Amino acid sequence: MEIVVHARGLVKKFGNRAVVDGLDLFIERGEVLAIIGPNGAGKSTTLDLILGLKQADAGSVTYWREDPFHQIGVQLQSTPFFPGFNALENMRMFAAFYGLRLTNNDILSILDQCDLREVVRTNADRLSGGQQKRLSIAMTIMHKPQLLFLDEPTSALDPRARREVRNLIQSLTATGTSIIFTSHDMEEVHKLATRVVMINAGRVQAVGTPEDLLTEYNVTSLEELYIQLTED
Ligand SMILES: Nc1ncnc2c1ncn2[C@@H]1O[C@H](COP(=O)(O)OP(=O)(O)OP(=O)(O)O)[C@@H](O)[C@H]1O
Repeated sequence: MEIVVHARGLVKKFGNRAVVDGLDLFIERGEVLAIIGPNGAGKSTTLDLILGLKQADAGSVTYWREDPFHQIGVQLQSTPFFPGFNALENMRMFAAFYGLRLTNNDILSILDQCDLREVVRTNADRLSGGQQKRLSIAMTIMHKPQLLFLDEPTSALDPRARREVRNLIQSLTATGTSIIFTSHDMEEVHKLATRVVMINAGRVQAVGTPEDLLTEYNVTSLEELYIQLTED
């Protein structure tokens, strides 16, 4: 299997405190890797280090190719829409930023894939929470990335919207996209992830497929595992 990203010995300190503390992590092509762990464990900082948005104090990150960034899509927690513009216009502006030559039909088919066809003319800031998440994912897949980073893609969504985003993620993996996502919803992690990395206090505390983790820790759910591993 081809390794798409390999982070080795990452360290990030804020003042004297290492919030990422010698962390190793990799993702293979086609995997859906879930990063889980308590609030403040260092998950977002780890993603930032991997993406080069923050500079590591130690360690290295290698990608499957030398210039990976045209092949990467990133959805961070806040959604950067242009207020006052509809979904289609937002997509067009993002396409221009990426330097992509997409026709209206290309963009409409991506919006279709994200189940947003009905709301293409609706102002982005009037879309429901689930539609906004799907629009932000639509923006990250416009350039057909091989690797996607999704930071809590289903947080604060109702069950139906959550399921829609989950279906979208599953349809992307069916096309071979590798996905790294963070989530606090253990049931969802179990449904989506092919492999799970549990981070606690800036270190990897457990790693494996959901089934392997349940067996290894003798638990019946990832939630139980999470509670067990985060007990004082
Ligand atoms: N710029 C910064 N300066 C100082 N401390 C920071 C900075 N950014 C993050 N931290 C601290 O680093 C720790 C890890 O934060 P991080 O956002 O990576 O956690 P997380 O695991 O993503 O949490 P959550 O689940 O709440 O999103 C936290 O204690 C946070 O307060």
